[in-house]
Amino acid sequence: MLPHTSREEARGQAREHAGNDARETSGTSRAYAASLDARDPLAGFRDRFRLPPGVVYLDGNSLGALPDDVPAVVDDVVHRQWGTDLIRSWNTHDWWNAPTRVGDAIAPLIGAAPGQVVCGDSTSVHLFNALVAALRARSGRSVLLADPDTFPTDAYLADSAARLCGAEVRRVPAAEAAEVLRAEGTGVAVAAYNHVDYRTGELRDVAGITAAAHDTGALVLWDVCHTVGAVPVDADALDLDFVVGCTYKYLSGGPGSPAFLYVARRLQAGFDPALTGWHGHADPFAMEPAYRPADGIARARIGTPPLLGMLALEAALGVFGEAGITAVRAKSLALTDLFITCADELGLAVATPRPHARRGSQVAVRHPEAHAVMAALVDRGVIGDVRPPDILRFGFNALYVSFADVVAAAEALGDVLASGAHRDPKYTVRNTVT
Ligand SMILES: Cc1ncc(COP(=O)(O)O)c(C=O)c1O
Ligand SMILES: Nc1c(O)cccc1C(=O)C[C@H](N)C(=O)O
Repeated sequence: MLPHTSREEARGQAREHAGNDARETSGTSRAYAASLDARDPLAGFRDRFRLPPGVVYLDGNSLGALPDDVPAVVDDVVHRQWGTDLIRSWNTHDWWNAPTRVGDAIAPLIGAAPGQVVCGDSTSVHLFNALVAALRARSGRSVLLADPDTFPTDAYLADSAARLCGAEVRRVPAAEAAEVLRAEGTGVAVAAYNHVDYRTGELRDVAGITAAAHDTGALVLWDVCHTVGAVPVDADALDLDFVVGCTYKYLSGGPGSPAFLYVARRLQAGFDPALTGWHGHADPFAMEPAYRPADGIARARIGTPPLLGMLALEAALGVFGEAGITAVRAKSLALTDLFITCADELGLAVATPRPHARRGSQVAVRHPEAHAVMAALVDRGVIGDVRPPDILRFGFNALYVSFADVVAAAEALGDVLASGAHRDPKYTVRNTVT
């Protein structure tokens, strides 16, 4: 099919090709989407989020939509807990234990038993801390195996952690990591990979890479920013060592909401991170002159946590716990299947792998004028984003994206491309940061 055919033209071609009326069987009609929505067991969760009318929101993989439970909690935290109860809230509202309490609320979403997840700080900070802890835990080894396609902050921090610890970063694509780990023998200290490629949406083989690393005695660190809340992460079952993730994407914790770190229980006693802040001390209010680590996951705490964000996140998590990750994953795959079918009909180059086992919860489409196309789409109320050099990203949060949204987004994309609306000069000048 030609690259920029309109959606109706593309459908016509598909019908001719199939030799029948494919409108229903092609499964991309509005009626078909409505029938899927009518049968969707998660459909009721959409009302638990506040989305502006007329918007199809496909950027929840960057900033999740606002859960309905959050504003009242934030109001209470600001006016009562902070405004009235003041410093007493560290005790009366148990602010002090929020990092481990919220960590335990995140734990089931990554397949972790309680006592192994701490919340607070950013993904970047936890990544750095855990990478240094991993390199120190394998100090006889000198290689930090890293993902060449990783999100930039992971790459920058891997370089810095390696420099600090006298290690060398070796960048090996995820598809080759298991083989390289086996070939390297005992050289690798830690393998640090993203669960999903943030550009293409490719899902990595966590079990295979982790097993290969463990066979040689290396540790693993998985960045699950693009999967937590959308794809199951089996931290305990797969024997993962460290897991970091953010909470402002699929978990809808809010802009800048704190990240989390999982440290497997068996590694906690030896956890020796770069940043040994006073909240991770065994007895913080003894104000001792020297650092003495707390027991358990509390030693992964650093400094004063961002409580407004953390308590907003805590309120947001309820809805994810109720829905259950298995149902979320099933719907997410159905949504991305449908969008891929639509993109195929439009003749677009889909960069996201098609097998379910290799796909996260986003669909990436390549287009040479990606930025302008997305700007025109956003003006039509369909919000996704772009990543260089040519990727249009569409993220699907199963709790608030409907099948009707998928078809509406594809129709808008088809209209933009067929009309050439993206060539309007107002779209060709790049003036946004995200
Ligand atoms: C895979 C990945 N890691 C890390 C980050 C960001 O980390 P931070 O929240 O510290 O900016 C992102 C997104 O911003 C990401 O997609
Ligand atoms: N973390 C972000 C930010 O601080 C500003 C704007 C966007 C983001 C994102 O989350 C980007 C996202 N991680 C990505 O995959 O590109």
